[in-house]
Amino acid sequence: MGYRIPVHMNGAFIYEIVMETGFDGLKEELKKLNLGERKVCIVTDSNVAPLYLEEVETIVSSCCKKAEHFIFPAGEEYKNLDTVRNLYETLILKQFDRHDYLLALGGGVVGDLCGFGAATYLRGISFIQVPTTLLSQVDSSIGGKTGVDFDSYKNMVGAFHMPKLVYSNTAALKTLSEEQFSSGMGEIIKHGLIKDASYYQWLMEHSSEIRSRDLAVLSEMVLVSNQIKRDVVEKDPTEQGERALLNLGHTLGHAIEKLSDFRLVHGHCVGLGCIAAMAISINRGLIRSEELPRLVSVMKQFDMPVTVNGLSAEQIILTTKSDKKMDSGTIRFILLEQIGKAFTCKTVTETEMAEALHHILT
Ligand SMILES: NC(=O)c1ccc[n+]([C@@H]2O[C@H](COP(=O)([O-])OP(=O)(O)OC[C@H]3O[C@@H](n4cnc5c(N)ncnc54)[C@H](O)[C@@H]3O)[C@@H](O)[C@H]2O)c1
Ligand SMILES: O=C(O)C(=O)C[C@@H](O)[C@H](O)[C@H](O)COP(=O)(O)O
Ligand SMILES: [Zn+2]
Repeated sequence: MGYRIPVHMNGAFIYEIVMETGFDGLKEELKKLNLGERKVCIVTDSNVAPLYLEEVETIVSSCCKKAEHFIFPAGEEYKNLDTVRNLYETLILKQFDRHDYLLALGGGVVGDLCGFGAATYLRGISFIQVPTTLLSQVDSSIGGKTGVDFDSYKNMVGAFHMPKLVYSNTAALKTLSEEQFSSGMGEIIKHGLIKDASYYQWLMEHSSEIRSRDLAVLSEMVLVSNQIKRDVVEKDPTEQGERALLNLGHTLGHAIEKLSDFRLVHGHCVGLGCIAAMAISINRGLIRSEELPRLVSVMKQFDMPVTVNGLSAEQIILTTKSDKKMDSGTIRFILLEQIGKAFTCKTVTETEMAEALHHILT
């Protein structure tokens, strides 16, 4: 059930995405990086540490000069510069130099923060992604977008910094909460909507195996999502065009995430944003109106929220305007021209957004 996917950029091999059911294979992969003279600091959070740190640290210690760890409190509210500062302090205290490595063990919060620490400490050191949530295995560990939130604005400070290896252990998904598992489905549904209608259909047809976390079906799903994301980031590593399509659902989704004070998880906000983006696409006559109830039904199959209460359309639109999806005063939106085909649009009006938001606001 394992697989490996190489990632190339500008024609050169950059790193491999390796997927296994267990951490055993990590040792072989680390050996290939020749870490014998290097220190490695495992960056993880307070929920993942008790579950997997000991096992991973034992493996890492056997492949490098010295393994250290940095644990921060779990949660999006800790994906910020204060935590990065604490990480820098640890690295300085442990005398990490330019040749040493960081290893992100955890979900997208850990991966984004650790990657940003690696991108900036000593002007850039190497890092490895060991994603442990569904969302991070299918999306955030791939492509080198790293960063942290600033004043609760999502990913306001960041850098593109590619990992040296992505190692996903799908067996780690067994310990994930239902809420976090269904959050990952938000990005997965997004992958189908922007790039692959047959994958979108496949998700609906395999919802019961996916929900019961059947390892063979999960592996297949992680593989397809990895290939979709890999293909996009290979073509456009620094988001000059095509990569922006991965932002479907994020324009309004990020605003909803911020306004909920991060009580709503990222993937669920992306799902809500996808409903709104689809509603705009339908209103513009781009796709058939039956697609909206179909999307709502897929999201419900995966226990995702399809409405949100306590927020107003005005608040969400205002927050979107202070987010970074602005381009010379215009909001950058991703719309669908058909299922499996997305495009960037800079002409979506506030009236269109407000109308679309009525589908999800209660
Ligand atoms: N860089 C990118 O390309 C990219 C892409 C998508 C999302 N993101 C970012 O990723 C973040 C969301 O990531 P996430 O959904 O992984 O959230 P997360 O990192 O907060 O993890 C979710 C929760 O699950 C816990 N957890 C992690 N692995 C576990 C496991 N195996 N078993 C039990 N509990 C586990 C964590 O401690 C946390 O409490 C957001 O900040 C989002 O902006 C980045
Ligand atoms: O990899 C990308 O590119 C993405 O946009 C993936 C998104 O799922 C992810 O949430 C990303 O962090 C959003 O980036 P942002 O630049 O819109 O903050
Ligand atoms: Zn996302």
